[in-house]
Amino acid sequence: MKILTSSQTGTVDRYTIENEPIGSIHLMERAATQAYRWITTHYPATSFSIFVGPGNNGGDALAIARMLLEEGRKVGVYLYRSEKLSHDATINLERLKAFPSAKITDLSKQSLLNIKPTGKVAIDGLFGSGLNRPLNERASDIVSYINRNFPQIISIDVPSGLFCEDNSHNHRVAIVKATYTLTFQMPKLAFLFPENREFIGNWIVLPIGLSHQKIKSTSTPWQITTEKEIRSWIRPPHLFAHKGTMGHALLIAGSYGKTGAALMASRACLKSGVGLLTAHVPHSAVAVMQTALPEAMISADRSDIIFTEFPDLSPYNAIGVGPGLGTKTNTQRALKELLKSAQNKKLVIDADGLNILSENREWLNDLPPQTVLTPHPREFERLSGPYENDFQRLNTAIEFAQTYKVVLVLKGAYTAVISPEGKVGFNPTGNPGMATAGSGDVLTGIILALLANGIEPYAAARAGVYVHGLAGDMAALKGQRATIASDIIENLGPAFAKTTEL
Ligand SMILES: NC(=O)C1=CN([C@@H]2O[C@H](COP(=O)(O)OP(=O)(O)OC[C@H]3O[C@@H](n4cnc5c(N)ncnc54)[C@H](OP(=O)(O)O)[C@@H]3O)[C@@H](O)[C@H]2O)[C@@H](O)CC1
Ligand SMILES: [K+]
Repeated sequence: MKILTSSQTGTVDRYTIENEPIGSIHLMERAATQAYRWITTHYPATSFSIFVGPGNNGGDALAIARMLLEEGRKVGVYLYRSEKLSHDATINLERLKAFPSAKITDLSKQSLLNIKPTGKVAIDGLFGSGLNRPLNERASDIVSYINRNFPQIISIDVPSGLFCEDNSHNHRVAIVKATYTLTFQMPKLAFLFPENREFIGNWIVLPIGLSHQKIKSTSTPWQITTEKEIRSWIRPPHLFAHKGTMGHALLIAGSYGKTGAALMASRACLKSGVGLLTAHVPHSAVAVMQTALPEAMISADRSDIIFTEFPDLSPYNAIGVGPGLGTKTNTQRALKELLKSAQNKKLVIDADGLNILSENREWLNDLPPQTVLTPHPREFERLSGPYENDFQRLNTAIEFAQTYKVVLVLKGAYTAVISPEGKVGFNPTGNPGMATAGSGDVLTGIILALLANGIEPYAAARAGVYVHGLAGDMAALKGQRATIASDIIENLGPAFAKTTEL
C-alpha cells in the first residue's frame, strides 16, 4: 500500500473530482459517511462534542454532525473561525443549520471556560491534511481543551495540529491526542513514527474511492508491505525442490555465554525454508549446537570462546554474521577478512556485527553491494550518529542506504526496510511483545534463509520482517508479555503458510 504526501493526496483528490467525475461536495459526503458509519458502529449510543475547523476537515466534521443528528444522537458543534469557512464546509454548515436540534457554538465568541462539552467523546475536525503552519495560540488552546476534557477523542483524517510528514518544527503541545484516527484512503507518513504514537492512537484507513489509477501512477518512495507482495516474492517450494535448490546458508554467531543467539538464529533459519545450514560457532559450543539442533551442520572455530576465523565460503549462497559474536579484537579482525572474502555473496549483518562496524565506520565502504544490515534504533545511532526525531532518522537512514548501497532494516514499530535506491517499505506486522531477548537473532535467521533461497535482498528483508512480525503476532495470541523468541520461531511455520502457501 502506497503512502503519499499531503500535496500528492491533494492532486489525487482533484484528479478524482475531475475524472470520476464527482463533485468535491459529494466526495466530502462520501468521506463523512465512511467516518459516520465507523463511529456509529463503535460508539452505538454515545453523544459527541464535534470540533470544526475552517477547512474541508471541518466540512467533514459538519457532515458527520448532521448524520449523527439525523440518527437522533445528541451532538454539540463547536466552530473555530466561523467567518472563514471553506466552500464545502459552508455548504455543510447550512445543511446542519436546517436541523432545529443543531446546537452550534461559535468558539470565536466564547471563552473556553464557558464551554459546556456534550458527552464524553470528542470528534476532532479542526485541521487535517491542509495544515500549513504550527497552530496559533487560540487554536492551541482549543486543542489543549479537547485533550484535557475528553477521555476519548476521534480524529478525522489526522489528529489536528499534526503535519502529515515532517513535525521537526512543530509545537508538540499543540496536537490533539486521539484515541482513534480515522484516516481517508491511505495512512500518512507521520503515523508510522513511534514518537507520534501518543497523538494518533489507533489508526484506521477508510477507503473513499480516490482514483486507483492516479494513485498507481503517482510515484512515492514509501510503501507499507502487503501480503500480496510477500506472495510474489516467496513461492511455495515446487514439487521437485530438494535441499540443493533451497540454498546453503552459513551463519557465523555466538561466543562463550551467548550460544543461545547462534541457536535461535540457526533454528529460525532452518524453519524458514533454507536447504542446508552450517553454523560456525566457537569450539566449545559444538556439542550444545549438535545436541540442540541436529538439523544444522557445524563448523567449529579454533577458538573455544569467540569467532576468529571462517571456513571456505564457496559452498554458501548466503552468509549471516553477528548474533552473540562479541566485539573482541580477534573477532573484529575476522569480520574484516570476511567482508573482503564475501564480496560476491549475499550477506546479512546484525547485532555485534553492526557494533563492530560502528567502531570501524570506514569498513562500511567495503561491504558487498546490497548487504542487509538490521540495526535497532540504538545500533543505528551508533552507526550513523545522533538524530533529533524520527523523521530525521528516516531521512538519515535513506541517505545511509544510498551512500553505502546497502539494504537497511531499521527495527522498531513499523520497521522500515530501505533499499540502496532509497525506497522504503514499512512493515505492518508485529507487536510490543516482540521486544524480547533473541527476537533480533530470529529475524537474522529468517532473512538469511530467504537470501539463501535466492530472493533479492530488498525483498528478502521486507518479507523476512513481515513474516517475523506475523509469527510474533501469532505467538502473542497466547499473551504478549510472555512471548519469548522461541515462541516466534515456533510460529514461523503457520506464518509462512499464511503468507505463501494457503
Ligand atoms: N484528501 C481527500 O481526498 C479528501 C479530503 N477531505 C478532507 O479535507 C481535509 C483537507 O482539507 P483542507 O485542504 O481544506 O485543509 P484543512 O486541513 O481542513 O485545513 C485548512 C484550513 O486550515 C487553515 N489553517 C492551516 N493551518 C492553520 C493553522 N496553523 N492555524 C489556523 N488555520 C490554519 C487554512 O487556512 P489558511 O492557510 O488559508 O489561513 C485552511 O482554512 C482532509 O484532511 C480531509 O479531512 C475530504 O473531505 C474529502 C476527500
Ligand atoms: K482532524
